[in-house]
Amino acid sequence: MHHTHSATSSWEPLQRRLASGKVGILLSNLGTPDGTDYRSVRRYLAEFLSDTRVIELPKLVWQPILQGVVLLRRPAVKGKDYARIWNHELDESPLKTVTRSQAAKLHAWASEMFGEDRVAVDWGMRYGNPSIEDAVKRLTALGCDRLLMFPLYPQYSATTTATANDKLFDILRGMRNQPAARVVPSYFDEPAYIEALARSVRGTLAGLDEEPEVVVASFHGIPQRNVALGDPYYVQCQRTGELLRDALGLPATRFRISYQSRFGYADWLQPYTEATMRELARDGIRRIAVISPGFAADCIETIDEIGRENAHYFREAGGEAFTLIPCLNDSEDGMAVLRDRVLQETRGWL
Ligand SMILES: C=CC1=C(C)c2cc3[nH]c(cc4nc(cc5[nH]c(cc1n2)c(C)c5CCC(=O)O)C(CCC(=O)O)=C4C)c(C)c3C=C
Ligand SMILES: [Fe+2]
Ligand SMILES: [Fe+2]
Repeated sequence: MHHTHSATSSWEPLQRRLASGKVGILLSNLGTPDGTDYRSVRRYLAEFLSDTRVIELPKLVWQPILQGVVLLRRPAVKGKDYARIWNHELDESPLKTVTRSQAAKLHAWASEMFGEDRVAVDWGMRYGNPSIEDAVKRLTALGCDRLLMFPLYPQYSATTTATANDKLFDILRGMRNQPAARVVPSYFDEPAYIEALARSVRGTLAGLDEEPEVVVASFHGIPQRNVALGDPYYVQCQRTGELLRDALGLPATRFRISYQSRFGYADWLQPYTEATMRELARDGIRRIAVISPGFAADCIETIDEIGRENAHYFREAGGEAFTLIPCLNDSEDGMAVLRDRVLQETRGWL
């Protein structure tokens, strides 16, 4: 039999690949170093802090500072902190372990719910590994022609949510046959999220001998300037805090909102968590519990910065009992929040 060596006939196998309608769900979090050694942490910080969505200074001003003082000292200091929280069993940072498990559990549920052939789930980090790009490649290779990008940040910030979405669309820019794409919006006031947080607080407090006098909700800070320029992050954090306080039925005197992880010398969102710890203790508060509603997964900022550093500030100023409330992570309540978002945002697709 003779082959017709025309271009169109060799296209046939390609042309037969019609739209599948298979949906790929892509969970994305911030990212974390591959190891606790100087070079690994340096590589991670260099990528993260070179992102102009994160540090909004002209390159010519910021890069010399970053390549100089910041990347000279910080990788060693932070490497020690990462070593304290490291998952030695899997030799990786907890943020990876939790995100992988969230993806696996979501996959099990989605396959059951919609059918194995209709949906795939993967995960990718904005900085470092595994990358968003590899996740997109795997999902499209599986036949997904629709992508649901799910940045795991309950409160929107350009420094986190927008840069994750930028990365996705940069990757799509390089593809001839792009999947259709949707992005999960921030979910700072979603009832399922607020209820999950409230249950998590109640659950932790139920296991304590004495109830804390004050519950503190600590969010990751951003520069005040970003808010002045239009970032909705602050109002979304404040709203989450108020809704959580209402859900817990706590009076204003027993609930505080604060902002952690200040980086650099500019004014960041206030009150600072560190100052709040000292102030509460000085005011005679002896027992507190701290929750970090802005983190979908425990990481260096919650386990080490809140659970160790800020616990120390509280005790140093006279506090006695400090309770760290874990993030929602891959808990049943945490997964209920993710499932609720996926159900809502895949409407018309699944
Ligand atoms: C949850 C929301 C987050 C916002 C908003 C955010 C803004 C922001 N962060 C930095 C600088 C650093 N953040 C670091 C770690 C880190 N940050 C978030 C989340 C938000 N950041 C997470 C989940 C993590 C943990 C990563 C992990 O590996 O566990 C770090 C690295 C650690 C360190 O060196 O302190 C830096 C640096 C800025 C500048 C910023 C807004 C402008
Ligand atoms: Fe951060
Ligand atoms: Fe920090």
